[in-house]
Amino acid sequence: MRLSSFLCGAPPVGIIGERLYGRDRGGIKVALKHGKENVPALEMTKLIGGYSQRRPVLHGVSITVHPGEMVGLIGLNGAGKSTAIKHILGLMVPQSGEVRVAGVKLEENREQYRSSTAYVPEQPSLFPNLTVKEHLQWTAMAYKMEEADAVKRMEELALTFRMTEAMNALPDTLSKGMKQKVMLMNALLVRPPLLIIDEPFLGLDPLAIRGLLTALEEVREGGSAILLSSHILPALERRANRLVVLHRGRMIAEGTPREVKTQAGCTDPESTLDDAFEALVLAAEAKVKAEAEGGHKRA
Ligand SMILES: Nc1ncnc2c1ncn2[C@@H]1O[C@H](COP(=O)(O)OP(=O)(O)OP(=O)(O)O)[C@@H](O)[C@H]1O
Repeated sequence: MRLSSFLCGAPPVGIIGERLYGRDRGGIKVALKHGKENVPALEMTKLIGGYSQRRPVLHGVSITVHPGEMVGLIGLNGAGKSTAIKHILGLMVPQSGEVRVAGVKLEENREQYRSSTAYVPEQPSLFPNLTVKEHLQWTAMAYKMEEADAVKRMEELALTFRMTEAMNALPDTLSKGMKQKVMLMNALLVRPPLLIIDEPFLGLDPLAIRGLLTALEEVREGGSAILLSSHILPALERRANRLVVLHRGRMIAEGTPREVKTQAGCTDPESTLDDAFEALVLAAEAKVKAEAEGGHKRA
C-alpha cells in the first residue's frame, strides 16, 4: 500500500499524537509545540502509584525536566522506571501526587498534555505497509511541517542513523536495531517539547548509538526536554545533565552525574557512574535489610 492510499483509510495502528492515541499506546507520540522556558517540560511531584492500591510501585517519586535538559532515569530491573513513564504518559492514574507536562495536568487539558509529549518505547512498533521514508512523511504531514524543512531534516536523520540506503525498505525487511532507528527518527523529526525514550541503545550498533546521542544533543540544544531511561550508564554519565536513581520505587539519588557520585560516596576521580550506582544500590539494600530486621525485633 502506498502512502496516498494509506492516508485515505484508517491507520492500522495509532502512531502519532492525540488524534490516534487511543489506537495503539505503544506507538510514537510526537508534538510540535515547545514548552515555555520557565515552565518545566515535566514535573512529577511526590508520586505514589502502581498497579494496585494496596501495593504501590512508586513511593513519592519526584522528577523535573526543564526545556533544554536531558535527565537520565536509572535503576535495576523492576525499580519502577517503566511504571514512572506510564504515569507520565497518562496511562496510569496516580494514587497521590501529580504529573504536569508543560505546566498542565492531564485532566486539565488532555490535548495540550498529550501533544507536548513524544514517546519512543523499547519495542519498535511500525506500520507494516509503510516504508521508512513513508513513516517520516506521514509524521511530517500529520504535524504540518514545512515540506522543505521536513525533507532536509529527513536527509539529516537518514545520515545520522546511516539509514539512507534503507529509506525505501518496509519494516519486515529491517533488523531490530534498524526498526528502532525508524522510531527514533520519527520522534526526532519534529523536535518534540518533551521526549521520553525507554532504553534506546539496546540493539543499536556503536555508530548508531553515537549518532543517536548527537541527535539528542541537537534537539536538547533546540529546547526539547529529554527523559531517557537506560541501563547503559557510561552514555548517561557523559551526556545527561542530571540523573534520577530509582530503587524499589524510591528515589535513592538525584543530581548531576558528579553529584550522584558524591551522594554514593565515590570521591575518587577515577570512579565511574557504574561504581556509584552499585554503591547506592548496596546501601539502599542494606537499609531495607536493617529496617526489616528492626521490624522483626519489634514484633
Ligand atoms: N503490568 C503489571 N502489573 C503488575 N505489576 C507490574 C506490572 N508491570 C510491572 N510491574 C511491577 O512493577 C515493578 C516495577 O516494574 P517496572 O516495569 O516499572 O520496572 P523497570 O524499572 O522499568 O524495570 P526494567 O529495567 O526491567 O524495564 C516491578 O515489581 C514489576 O514486577
